[in-house]
Amino acid sequence: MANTTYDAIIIGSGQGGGPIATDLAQAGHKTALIEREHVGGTCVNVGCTPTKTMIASARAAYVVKRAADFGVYTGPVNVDMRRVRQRKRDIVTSYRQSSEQRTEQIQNLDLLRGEASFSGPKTLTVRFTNGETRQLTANTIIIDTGDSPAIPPIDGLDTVPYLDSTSIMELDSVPEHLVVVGAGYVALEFAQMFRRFGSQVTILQRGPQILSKEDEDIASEMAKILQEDGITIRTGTSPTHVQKAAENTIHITVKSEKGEETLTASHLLLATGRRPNTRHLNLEAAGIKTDQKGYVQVNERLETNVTGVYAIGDVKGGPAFTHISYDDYRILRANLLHHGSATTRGRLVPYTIFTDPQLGRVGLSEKEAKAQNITYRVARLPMSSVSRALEVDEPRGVMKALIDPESKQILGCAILGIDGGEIMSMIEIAMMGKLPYTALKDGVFTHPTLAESLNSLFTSIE
Ligand SMILES: Cc1cc2nc3c(=O)[nH]c(=O)nc-3n(C[C@H](O)[C@H](O)[C@H](O)COP(=O)(O)OP(=O)(O)OC[C@H]3O[C@@H](n4cnc5c(N)ncnc54)[C@H](O)[C@@H]3O)c2cc1C
Ligand SMILES: NC(=O)c1ccc[n+]([C@@H]2O[C@H](COP(=O)([O-])OP(=O)(O)OC[C@H]3O[C@@H](n4cnc5c(N)ncnc54)[C@H](O)[C@@H]3O)[C@@H](O)[C@H]2O)c1
Repeated sequence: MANTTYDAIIIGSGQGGGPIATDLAQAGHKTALIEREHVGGTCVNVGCTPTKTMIASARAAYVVKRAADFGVYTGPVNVDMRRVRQRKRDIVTSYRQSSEQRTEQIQNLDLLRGEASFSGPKTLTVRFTNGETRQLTANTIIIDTGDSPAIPPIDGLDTVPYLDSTSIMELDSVPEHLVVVGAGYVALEFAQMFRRFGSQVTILQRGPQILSKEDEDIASEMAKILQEDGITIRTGTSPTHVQKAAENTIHITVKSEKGEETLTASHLLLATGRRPNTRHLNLEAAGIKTDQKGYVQVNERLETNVTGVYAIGDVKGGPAFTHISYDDYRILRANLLHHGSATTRGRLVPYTIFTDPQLGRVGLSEKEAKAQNITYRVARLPMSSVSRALEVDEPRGVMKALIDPESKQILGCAILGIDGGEIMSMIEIAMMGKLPYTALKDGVFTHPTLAESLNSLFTSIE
């Protein structure tokens, strides 16, 4: 088998892998980037880009249906899933191609289309898409292989045509009744999207609340919004058995404290989390340690237990967000190319759930503050008190922020409201600058923007 020696090899062209491969190559290192499927990884191909593109179509349907609320009258609203899907495919293809073209033009960088697995601590075997194999060696190896949908152990699952977050975006018609298992990010974004396209939607959540990691008041406000949109939410409910019934019909037996019953669905979406793409990597051959779930273990410098081997993004256990994988890239760039000592320590992990309204979150939740015995005060403002939200008739949701009473700094926030991700980011900037909340309480912001609501949010503490 041919053997090629590189200075650095990156496995996976995700949100961190592509940029670090580019920077290493541009700094003169002979670099290989190995990708078994599409350049750009999950975010571009089956994650953020396609979902947010389809959410935009769903929002268009919602706004048109609500036109009469604004005194505007239209005819019947029809959703053409083939057109929705084509718009999604076009945007994904254009992002993917520009990423591919950029990568192919970089000097010192070989983009190898195949699947990598370790054959020793610093040696990889690549199986190319045409079946050929090649051995590669490098002193620096970076694992950025991401994760994939996890399939829960439900009896009968192998006999029904279930969907995951990738295959649901390829549907060419609107499901009649979509049953969604799980109530996290993927579940809520798709549940609302398909409700707006016209499906009947039922969410099954085994725990007592949707968004189990969030504060109970925020999760129940989100549940209220989704229920207003016509989505059925069944908490404390788990599917135990599924069975194909007539054509396009799936029987789902569920268990709750009320006992067992059978639901009839046309489509079943499994949105129960993800599992790391480490199964094909043969990490044992390199002695690289993983945790019990198979995620690669790293320290705060993103180093594995094998010197010179790093892991970034979702495959190291996340947090599973594009901007975190990208920040992992910044850490490796600083340490590998600029003699830095960057770490993950103390970094803020913001995120936004792109339901409508969005939930933007950063820093401590009230649940976490209580668990860690941290003293805090709460600022709270219903979106129905925000002029801008009322004027555009989007007054659903609530803003909540936690304050340190000593330093007056902001500890965290949950903004469930129109453009919640953007308002959360404004608060995040204040946290980055260690501003006291009073700077936002008394800051002069344009009227009537959403930003000016920060005056009222932080006044509510006093
Ligand atoms: C439906 C959905 C919506 C999402 N929406 C958002 C969002 O709005 N905002 C957000 O921040 N995050 C979102 N995420 C999460 C985000 O997509 C991921 O956190 C991010 O893409 C992780 O990037 P990564 O660098 O870890 O690797 P990935 O982007 O997962 O890339 C890994 C790459 O490695 C390749 N690979 C795997 N194994 C091998 C191998 N053995 N050899 C060669 N190549 C291999 C894969 O083909 C893949 O291309 C979403 C995820 C999903 C599923
Ligand atoms: N907007 C965003 O940033 C965005 C959007 C989508 C996905 N993501 C990322 O992708 C990751 C995966 O999303 P997700 O929604 O699949 O995972 P998640 O961890 O957010 O939610 C998983 C859900 O499945 C339930 N569940 C788990 N196992 C189950 C089982 N065996 N039976 C029944 N229910 C079960 C959990 O209670 C939970 O409600 C997220 O952690 C997030 O980081 C981010």
